[in-house]
Amino acid sequence: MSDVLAELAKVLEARKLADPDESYVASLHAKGLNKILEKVGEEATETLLAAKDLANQAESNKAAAKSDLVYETADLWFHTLVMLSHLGLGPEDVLRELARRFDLSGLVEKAARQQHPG
Ligand SMILES: N=c1c2ncn([C@@H]3O[C@H](COP(=O)(O)OP(=O)(O)OP(=O)(O)O)[C@@H](O)[C@H]3O)c2ncn1[C@@H]1O[C@H](COP(=O)(O)O)[C@@H](O)[C@H]1O
Repeated sequence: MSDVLAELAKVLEARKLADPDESYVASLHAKGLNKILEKVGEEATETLLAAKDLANQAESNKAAAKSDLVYETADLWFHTLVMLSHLGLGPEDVLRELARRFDLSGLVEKAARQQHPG
């Protein structure tokens, strides 16, 4: 797993026991799953707006919009990691699933899913 994701996962685990007044992550856990999901939804919306904005910029003007999209995607990844952590999962679980899909064409995988739904 990427060092950054592994390190962040450790910090997120530790923050489950932290004081909500001193830790943003602990404050999200204290507010509960619905608040965490609300943040994931907000960050997903901000990410897609940033992607559309980047696509609409002239070539000479894309640098700032690229930075914005990276920033929003980091917020989205971060909040999805908090969601996974809240539910007893971590980035290693998602990376394992992505690794399992190596060499599996997305179209072949989709056809297999349609033959065996669920
Ligand atoms: N990577 C992040 C990270 N990315 C984004 N954020 C926070 O996520 C929030 C999202 O931004 P918003 O503008 O939507 O937040 P807001 O308006 O304050 O939030 P709401 O009032 O809407 O809930 C901001 O407060 C950001 O600071 C993060 N907070 C923490 N981390 C990591 O988590 C670690 C633990 O953080 P603490 O728990 O705060 O110590 C940190 O050391 C970082 O490594």
